[in-house]
Amino acid sequence: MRIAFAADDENECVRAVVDHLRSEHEVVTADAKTWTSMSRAVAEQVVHGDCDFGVLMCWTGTGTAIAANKIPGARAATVADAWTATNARRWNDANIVALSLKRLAPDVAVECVRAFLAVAEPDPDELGNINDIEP
Ligand SMILES: O=C(CO)[C@H](O)[C@H](O)COP(=O)(O)O
Repeated sequence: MRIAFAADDENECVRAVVDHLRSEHEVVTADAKTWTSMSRAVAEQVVHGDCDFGVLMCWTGTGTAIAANKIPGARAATVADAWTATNARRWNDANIVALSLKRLAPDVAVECVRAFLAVAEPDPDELGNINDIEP
């Protein structure tokens, strides 16, 4: 798949995620200077259909998700474990996964990304009425 990626810092966790993504996907890295602008760039690539999914990393994983979710059509979920990542896709139709680059062990961050991207389609019976809520 084609994955939009951005991180606002560099460390072992970020490198592990990038290495994993590059081993299995085409990675489009957002060229942006701040965590807000990179979040917008990744969200727009996903919403416009240039990329299948987005992966965002910031210190906490929350600011970048909040910023991405300001772009209509972006559904960014902050996750810290594979179960939540899987179900963010399955139950919430998330199209961007956001991770803390400070608090996740590199192998856990990779597990989260792998789990998120492994769910091809959300479960229609589990989506509830999430898409009924308009901004
Ligand atoms: O976690 C974050 C946002 O939720 C940022 O990564 C953290 O706040 C650092 O940002 P900056 O480098 O702009 O100070």
